[in-house]
Amino acid sequence: MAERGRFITLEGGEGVGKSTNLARVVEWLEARGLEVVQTREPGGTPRAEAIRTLLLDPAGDEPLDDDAELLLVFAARAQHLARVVRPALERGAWVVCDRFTDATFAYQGGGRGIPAPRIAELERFVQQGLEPDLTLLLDMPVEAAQRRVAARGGERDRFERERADFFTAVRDAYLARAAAAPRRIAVIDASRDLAAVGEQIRATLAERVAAWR
Ligand SMILES: Nc1ncnc2c1ncn2[C@@H]1O[C@H](COP(=O)(O)OP(=O)(O)OP(=O)(O)O)[C@@H](O)[C@H]1O
Ligand SMILES: Cc1cn([C@H]2C[C@H](O)[C@@H](COP(=O)(O)O)O2)c(=O)[nH]c1=O
Repeated sequence: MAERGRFITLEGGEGVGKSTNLARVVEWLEARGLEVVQTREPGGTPRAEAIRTLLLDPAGDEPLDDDAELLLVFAARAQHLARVVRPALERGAWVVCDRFTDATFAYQGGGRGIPAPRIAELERFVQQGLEPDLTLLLDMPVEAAQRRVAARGGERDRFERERADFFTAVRDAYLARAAAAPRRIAVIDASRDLAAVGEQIRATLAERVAAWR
């Protein structure tokens, strides 16, 4: 039987550079001969992507209830885990995912104010003990990240339209999780230029991957 693959996630607020750096993480792993599955949450399968559309769509005059939002996030996650993440890990592939459950604790927990024990209950039910082997938390001040989002352009989704204090609460929740799980969550200073951020990510990967072998 193949050795189980590793599960790496990228986390952080809006515009911190997750998508930009995810591609580099994938390249780094593939250059070492690993099979890598690149995916994202919410999403990663057609049905989970349909839930993503529902979550991100700013249109409509019916506000989305916070508990409904939380359950949709976990419904998409259950589908993604069953169809993509678990099968990949079981065949020995490495999974690199743009956001996972730390985002739920940060956005629905920190941002919306849903109590962490309620989120943890769903986490246990849906994940059955599965958690990332390594999480790269890209961290930078909210105002600077917002400037990057503005410079990137395009229409803002339902989350990107939130106010600055929402994103401050999201950032604080992410940092609290990193402080509570320093062996799993590596904080990357995302405020620096791309080369410096890339270098810190590469060094972190090299150190962690060596420790797993
Ligand atoms: N270190 C950096 N320095 C300057 N600009 C950057 C840096 N990293 C990313 N960017 C730019 O900032 C913008 C946001 O980056 P990116 O889309 O990768 O962030 P993200 O975290 O995936 O955002 P979102 O959460 O909104 O999807 C992009 O235009 C990207 O080119
Ligand atoms: C996994 C997850 C995501 N979200 C939010 C966070 C973002 O605003 C969007 C996803 O879009 P992006 O392109 O990755 O920025 O969804 C959330 O609120 N809760 C979650 O668990």
